Amino acid sequence: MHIRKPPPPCILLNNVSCMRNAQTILRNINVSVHDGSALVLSGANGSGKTTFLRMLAGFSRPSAGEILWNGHDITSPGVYQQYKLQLNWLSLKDAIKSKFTVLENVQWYEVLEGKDGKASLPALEFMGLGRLANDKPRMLSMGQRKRLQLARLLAIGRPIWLLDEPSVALDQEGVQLLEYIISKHRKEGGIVFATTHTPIEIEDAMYLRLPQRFPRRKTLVDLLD
Ligand SMILES: Nc1ncnc2c1ncn2[C@@H]1O[C@H](COP(=O)(O)OP(=O)(O)OP(=O)(O)O)[C@@H](O)[C@H]1O
Repeated sequence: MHIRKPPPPCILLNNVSCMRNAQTILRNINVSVHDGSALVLSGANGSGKTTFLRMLAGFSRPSAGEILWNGHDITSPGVYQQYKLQLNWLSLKDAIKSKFTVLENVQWYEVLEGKDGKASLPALEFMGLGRLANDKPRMLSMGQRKRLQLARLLAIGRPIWLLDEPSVALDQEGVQLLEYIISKHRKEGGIVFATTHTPIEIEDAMYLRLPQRFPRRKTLVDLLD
């Protein structure tokens, strides 16, 4: 009888540690993520959530262990050239260009992707920014800027989303839209890594809470208790 092997995880972190500035920020992380999965990272300020995403993006190298994408080490140059084309990174720095209109700020990325730019307006409309498409981004509120970043995710359409605090500044409807697009992306086989301090509803997600790095000192909050 032929027994089918389960597929290897798309992304595997094998005993990964990461140092920054001569300090170990992440220690012995083991995670395996298959197509269609989500991993939600939580933890105190400074616990290493952004560092985790930076490592997945290839901006920081593991100081020990390995990160495998479909079985290949992402730090090997030939692999990284392919791997980075799978990634869509949403960070707190929104990379919105003030000289471009709202629409151009999405289209620019879509065209860089080799696409015709036609997905940008529908993506903005979906995120509730259609009527602001021809305005300059200085007209946008913080939450609207975050919606613009999410419209980029939709228009570019890469499979692995690295989302650093995607719900920050979003109103309730914005969070629902975020949850919806994450769910849709996963149904299409995409992978989502998201850091958060606030609950986001992601069905069947894996959760990883990073430990506090230093013994916690008393803060004003403790003194008020
Ligand atoms: N550019 C840097 N160089 C060296 N160390 C850094 C750098 N940026 C951050 N760190 C350190 O790395 C540690 C983890 O930071 P990181 O930004 O990953 O935490 P985080 O969990 O995302 O925090 P937050 O919840 O505040 O966003 C912190 O102790 C921080 O001081």
